[in-house]
Amino acid sequence: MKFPEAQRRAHEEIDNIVGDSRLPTFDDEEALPFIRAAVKEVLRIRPVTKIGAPHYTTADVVYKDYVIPKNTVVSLCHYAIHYDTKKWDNPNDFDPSRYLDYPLKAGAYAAAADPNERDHFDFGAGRRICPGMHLAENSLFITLASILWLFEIKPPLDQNGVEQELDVSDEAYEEGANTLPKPYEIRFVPINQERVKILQKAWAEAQRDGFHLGNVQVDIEGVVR
Ligand code: HEM
Repeated sequence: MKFPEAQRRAHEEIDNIVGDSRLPTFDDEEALPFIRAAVKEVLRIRPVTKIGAPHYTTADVVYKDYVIPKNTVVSLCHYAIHYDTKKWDNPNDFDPSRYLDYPLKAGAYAAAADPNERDHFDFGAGRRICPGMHLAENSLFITLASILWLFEIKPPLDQNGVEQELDVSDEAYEEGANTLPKPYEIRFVPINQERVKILQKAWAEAQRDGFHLGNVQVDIEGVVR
C-alpha cells in the first residue's frame, strides 16, 4: 500500500498469469517472479527478528581486528545487514525488483559459501539456521499471491471518506526483539466480483471439509473494477 508501484506490478503479473477464473497455486510460482521476489523483499525490509537468535562462542575467536572471547553472546543484527548500502541501493524502499536476479529459494542461498551471495539473513545463519525456512518461504509465496490476486490494498479512510497517511516508519512498531507492528487499519478492496465468487466457493469447500476459518466477511459491492 505504501509502495503502489510495487503493488501495481504485482497485480499486473497475477492478472497476466492467473487471470480471473482460479486462485494462484504453487505451480504458478515460476511464472510469478515478481511475487516470489516480493516475498524476499518483505523479509529483507522488515526482518521478523531484529537481532536473530542469541548464540555464544565456545572458544576465543579472532575476526579481522576483533577478538571475541570465549562465552561471548553474539547475534546477527538483521537490520544492519539488510540495510547495508554496500549491498542494497535505497534500502528504505520496498522494491521487489532488487530480487529478480535471485530466482532460487532461501535455502539455496543459505548454502552458499560466500555470505555476500545470500538473498537475506531473515532465517539466520550457520548450523542453527532456521530449518523452517522452506515451509515459511513457500507459505509466504502462496499467501501473498492469494491476497494480491483477490485484493487491492488501500490506505484507511477518515470519517469524511478521505484516504489517510499510514505510518510505517520505525515508530509504527512495538519495542522488543521481534518486528511487530502496532495495531493499524488498512483496506482490502476486492479486485472484482468474479474473484470474490471463487473465494466464496473455496471458502465453502474448506468449511465443508472441516477447516475452522474464523469469521471473515468480504463486501462484494465495493470492488475495484
Ligand atoms: C518467516 C518465518 C520465519 C522466520 C523469519 C524464522 C527465523 C528464524 C531465525 C532467525 C532463527 C534463528 C537462527 C539462528 O540461530 O541463526 C530460527 C530458528 C528456528 N526456526 Fe525459524 N523462522 C521462521 C519460520 C519457521 C517455521 C515455519 C518453522 C517450523 C516449521 C521454524 C522452525 C525453527 C526452529 C526449529 C529453529 C531453531 C533451530 C536451531 O536452533 O537449530 N521457523 N528461525
